[in-house]
This record gives sequence, structure tokens and C-alpha cells, in this order.
Amino acid sequence: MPQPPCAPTAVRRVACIGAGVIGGGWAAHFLARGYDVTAWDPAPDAAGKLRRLVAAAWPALEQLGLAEGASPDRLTVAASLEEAVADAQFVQESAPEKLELKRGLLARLAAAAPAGAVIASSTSGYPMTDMQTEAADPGRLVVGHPFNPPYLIPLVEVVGGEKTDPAAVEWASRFYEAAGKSVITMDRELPGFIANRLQEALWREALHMVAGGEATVRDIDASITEGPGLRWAFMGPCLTFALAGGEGGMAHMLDHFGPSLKSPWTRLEAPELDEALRTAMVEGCDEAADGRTIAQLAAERDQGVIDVLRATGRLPRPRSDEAGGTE
Ligand SMILES: NC(=O)C1=CN([C@@H]2O[C@H](COP(=O)(O)OP(=O)(O)OC[C@H]3O[C@@H](n4cnc5c(N)ncnc54)[C@H](O)[C@@H]3O)[C@@H](O)[C@H]2O)C=CC1
Ligand SMILES: C[N+](C)(C)CC(=O)CC(=O)[O-]
Repeated sequence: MPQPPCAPTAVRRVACIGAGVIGGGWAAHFLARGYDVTAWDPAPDAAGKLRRLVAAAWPALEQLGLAEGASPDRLTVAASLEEAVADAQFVQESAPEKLELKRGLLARLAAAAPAGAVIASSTSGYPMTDMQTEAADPGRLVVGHPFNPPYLIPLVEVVGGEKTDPAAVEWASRFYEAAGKSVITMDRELPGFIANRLQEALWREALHMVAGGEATVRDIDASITEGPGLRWAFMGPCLTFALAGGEGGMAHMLDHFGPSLKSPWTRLEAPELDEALRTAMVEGCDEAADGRTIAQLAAERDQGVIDVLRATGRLPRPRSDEAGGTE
């Protein structure tokens, strides 16, 4: 792989390709951290939608603290993909989760972006090995998997594919850290990476319970927000379960509960996502929303995440180049 155009801490210009929920959220994050952002999205109404998304996110970002010079005015919406990435020092792809589309798009991005510039995909599950097949220079393609909304949830999972240069994975991890993210760098591809693999197990069980009429959407959500979710905001599932073993810690927890966990671990297959289950989930969510719109729920979520970050002492650090990084 040719050298990236600059050091990870010296990046000033980022391109966001695909500007929906996640691409727009990434744009808001990078703008708040003081980067110049150029976005491109083929949808006819994409520019207006993106600016509305950034405007809706900005109050939350102001609460967290903006980087010096950060402004929504530093967002440019390009007329073409090629124009969007022509000058980019880093590219974040957030197009729809369709493998063929990602393959072609990543190849186009690799052809158009400056030599060596790292290109990250927001994919929530495809291995980079499967997505980098059409690119002329796959070495600079990595997965940078964010969490919704990327402007508030710190975690990014970074992993390369078989043809990715390890230097690109390293560069991307350092860049995201400089941009204020909390990074897990994976040394191998796993289906769903780490967090989605865990979330998918939870989600599979939730859908089973709704499909079987065993629990309502409201009950399922309350079972997490009033229960384990409170612990998970600051202590992960392994350490919280180590505490379930009392003074004996994880060893006693496994000896005590392990045998009885074998059945729940192996009982269920993937649920059939048929029309009835889809309807039950949609109606259950409408009921649980209690008349709140998506925009109201998003604002509530944003405030909740900020409160948790603040309460647990995890407000974002300043950008590392602000602390003296150089080109
Ligand atoms: N929604 C979520 O919670 C999360 C999604 N992701 C990943 O982020 C990516 C984007 O997902 P969302 O933002 O949720 O989808 P979305 O549907 O909200 O946005 C996708 C955007 O891509 C645009 N688009 C369509 N064709 C395109 C093309 N050829 N090139 C560039 N842009 C194109 C669409 O116009 C749309 O604005 C997916 O890979 C998804 O797996 C990752 C983490 C969380
Ligand atoms: C729903 N999702 C699988 C796209 C979610 C993610 O990938 C991460 C998240 O935001 O939880």
C-alpha cells in the first residue's frame, strides 16, 4: 500500500460516502471534532436530509463540547463520488448493507481517492474479505464499524480483510482514536465483529419471545433498561457475571450456573422473520413509543447517552492533534 497522505493525527479532510442514519451521524461526529467533511449520497434529497440530521445532532454535540473551529458550515455536499473523495485524507463508506453494492462502491472509491488514503466501511456485518474483491488496491480497505449514533457512541470496531495491509488497520485505529473514538482493533474477522455478535444473540431471543407471544416489546425493552442495561453502561457482561459468583468470582459463577445454562445456550435456532413477526415488532414498538416520534425518541436517546457518558466520566477527550500532534 502506498503511504497514506498524512499521519492519522494530521487528518483535516474526511469524506463521508452515503449520508443516511450512519453516514450522516459520522458527518456530524467529524464536524464536531473540527474536521472538514465532504459528503456524497446519490439520493436526490440527500443534501437537505443530511443537513437536517447534522442540525438535529448539533445540540447534543455542543453539550459534549465542540473542537475549536468546529462548525456545520464545514460540511460540503459534493455532486459526485469522485469530487467527494478527490481531496480526502480518510474516507468513511456508509452505503446500504448490500454486498454487491459495497463491492462495487469500494472499488470505485479506491479508484478515485488519493493514493494510500485509508477507506473504511461502516458495514455492520460483512467481512472485508468479501467486500474488497473488486478493488484494484484492496490493501487500504478496512472495516470501521460504528454504533448508532456515531456522534455519541464511542465504540468503533476496526478489522481488515485478507487483502488488507495491516498498516491500514493500524492507521485507521490511530485515526479514530485521534477523532475521539474508543477503538477495538480486531486481529481476525468474526461474523458480526464482537459487539454485533453479542447483540445478535440478544436480538434473536427477543424476536423469539415476540413471535411466540411470550413477552411484549415493552417488557423486553424494560427488562434491559431496568435491569442488566444499567450495569452494562460501565461494566461489561463478563465482569458483571463474575460478581454473580460472589467471593468465588467467575469460577464459582461457572461451576454454579454453567450446567443449567447449557439448555438456553443450545435450544434455539434463528427465528423466522415472517410477516406476522414483522407486524408484531412494528406494532409493539409503536405501542412502546407511546406517541413519541422517531425524532423525539432520538433526542431522548441522545440526552440519555450524554447523561451516562457524563455520569461515568467518559466525555470525549480533545482531538489529539489539538494537544500538539503534527503532520
Ligand atoms: N443503522 C444502524 O444502526 C447501523 C448501520 N450500520 C451500517 O452503516 C451502513 C449504512 O446504514 P444506514 O445508515 O443505517 O442506512 P441508510 O439507509 O440510513 O443510509 C444509506 C444511505 O446510502 C445511500 N446510498 C444508496 N446507494 C448508495 C451508493 N451506491 N453509494 C453511496 N450511498 C448510497 C442512500 O441514499 C442512503 O442515504 C450499512 O453498512 C449498515 O450496516 C452500522 C452501524 C449501525
Ligand atoms: C442494527 N445494526 C445491526 C445495524 C446495529 C449495528 O450494527 C450497531 C449498533 O448501532 O448497535
